[in-house]
Amino acid sequence: MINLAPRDGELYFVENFVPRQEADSLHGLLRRELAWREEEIIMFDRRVKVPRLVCWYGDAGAVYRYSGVDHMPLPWTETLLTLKERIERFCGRRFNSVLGNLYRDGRDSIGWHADKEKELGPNPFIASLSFGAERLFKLRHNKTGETLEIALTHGSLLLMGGSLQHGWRHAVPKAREPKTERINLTFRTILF
Ligand SMILES: O=C(O)CCC(=O)C(=O)O
Ligand SMILES: [Fe+2]
Repeated sequence: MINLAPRDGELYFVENFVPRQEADSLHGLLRRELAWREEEIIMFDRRVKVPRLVCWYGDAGAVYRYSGVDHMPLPWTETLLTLKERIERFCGRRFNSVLGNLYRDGRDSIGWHADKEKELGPNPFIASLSFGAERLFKLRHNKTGETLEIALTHGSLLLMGGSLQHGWRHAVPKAREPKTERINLTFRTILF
């Protein structure tokens, strides 16, 4: 596979990791089966809703702390476990948790950030699986300012590793044009 990051880290993209028809049914299944919820974070002393729905699943000890709150994982569903094992076989890495994001339409988004909380370890390896509407994934290098753009298509798998989270930030911005729903699953390893 070709590393798409020109410096500081590893970035691989696998289009059609899940074939079209299967991706269609998985999208529906994940939509119905996962415990999607609204989430509020505290920003500048105010409660604000994050602009997407989220859910957190994983091994019992995989507690994820962010925005000052401990997030307890829900137990794996069969669908999530099967997907986890399929990605593990593909990339030769293990995961113990998954963060789900549901972008209801083109106005939902995730702002610029790096996934480098300390419970992810020094160089986190993250596998990101997408279903539904195609959305743009942007990366920006912290020092050079260079940018990369990847269209995250239905059934695609994006792998981030090495020092990528230290060298770069990423975002899924609001779309200019109307978009239907999209589900993204980021499989992670929480150290505990
Ligand atoms: O939706 C995506 O493709 C990215 C999600 C993301 O960056 C995250 O959950 O940390
Ligand atoms: Fe992220």
